[in-house]
Amino acid sequence: MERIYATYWLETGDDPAHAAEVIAGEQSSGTFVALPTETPELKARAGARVEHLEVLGHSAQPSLPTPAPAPSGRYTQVRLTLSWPLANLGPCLPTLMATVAGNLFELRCVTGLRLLDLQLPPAFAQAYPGPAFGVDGTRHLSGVAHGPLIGTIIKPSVGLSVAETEQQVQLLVDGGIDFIKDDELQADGPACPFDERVRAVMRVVRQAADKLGRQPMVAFNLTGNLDQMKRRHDLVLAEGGTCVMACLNSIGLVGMTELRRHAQLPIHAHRAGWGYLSRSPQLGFDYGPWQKIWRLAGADHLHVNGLRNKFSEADDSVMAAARTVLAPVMESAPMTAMPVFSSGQTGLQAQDTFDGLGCADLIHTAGGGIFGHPGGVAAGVQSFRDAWQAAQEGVPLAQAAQQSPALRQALEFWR
Ligand SMILES: O=C(O)[C@H](O)COP(=O)(O)O
Ligand SMILES: [Mg+2]
Repeated sequence: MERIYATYWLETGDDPAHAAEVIAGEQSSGTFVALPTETPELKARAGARVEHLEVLGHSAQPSLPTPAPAPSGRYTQVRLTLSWPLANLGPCLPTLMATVAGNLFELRCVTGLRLLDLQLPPAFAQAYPGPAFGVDGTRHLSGVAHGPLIGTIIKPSVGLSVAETEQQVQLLVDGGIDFIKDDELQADGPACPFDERVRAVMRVVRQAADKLGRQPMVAFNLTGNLDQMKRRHDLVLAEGGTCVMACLNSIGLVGMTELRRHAQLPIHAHRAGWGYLSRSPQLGFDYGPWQKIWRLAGADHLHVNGLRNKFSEADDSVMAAARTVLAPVMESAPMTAMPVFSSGQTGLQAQDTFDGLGCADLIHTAGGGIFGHPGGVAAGVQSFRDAWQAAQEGVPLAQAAQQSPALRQALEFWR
């Protein structure tokens, strides 16, 4: 029988084996009391199973607030793997969430719980299409055959009118940008309506494509309700656009799945809100299992933060996240997506990003890092590109800067 496997870091003030059984019971056939209808046969068929339990350590304090402190005053941390029969839920992502990441976080016997890994049976890859474009499709549509897509987020994120946005895009394409995205805060506000913005930006982008022989990719943030997203996607497509963007935590799994089924363009997936799912190490998700779910649902590009970012995440965690996006979802279905490095990026992180990932199948976006370059927008793009060229050729930045005034200025400015 096919099964779903989830591995957790668990902390409990209870006997860990008992806590594991309580979690397995609550997340499958059990409840707080034994029921005559939960027969041994039913439990064997539908119950979640404790596959592995390994004690990692102990502490005197609970990680999370608890109304029921351990009488022993001792909390145990374990690595726990549970499994469920696929037959409980079928290959359904929303119910998978309720199963592996549902009520268990708030169980009384749990004082810390984090989902570390998720292994799914092939039925999920048959039920969900995964990314339609991924790395190859994105390279094809953007005309960037090798190296990273040099990208940006239009800044200021909000507050620019349609005409002002259009001017910024003109500067970016004149500077030779590969990829532009709306900020997650910019979707369809009355100050910069989606439809008008798309029409204005695409006028500029189509002209640039005629000149360049390749069309810079623009990810328009179509986040909204289902019918709005579909209609906005169709407008981008009709205008000759090559990408749409959505905020995953805002649209939810159903929004993403339905968008993917409708879409004929790559879906750029922004992870705004990731902090509330992950920032406490004793609660929530690791990025590996989380991104897997969104790739199955159809994300082509996934944000992974950036090295030396403006957020709180450490560099090794950022790199581990990026690697998971390029790793197969499962052996029979790679569903490779493209990691998007973003947040406080300037070009000075190019070398370490390239070395850390071991390839350049990525989108690297700098918002403030391009719009804030002292030489202007085009110089911002140039310095970012030159930093990447140096990284790929193994030339130290300071040496590359001797040939590139824009990079020299960036090095002096961002140091
Ligand atoms: O949406 C994003 O990726 C962020 O707004 C990054 O912006 P920054 O490059 O200015 O930090
Ligand atoms: Mg942003």
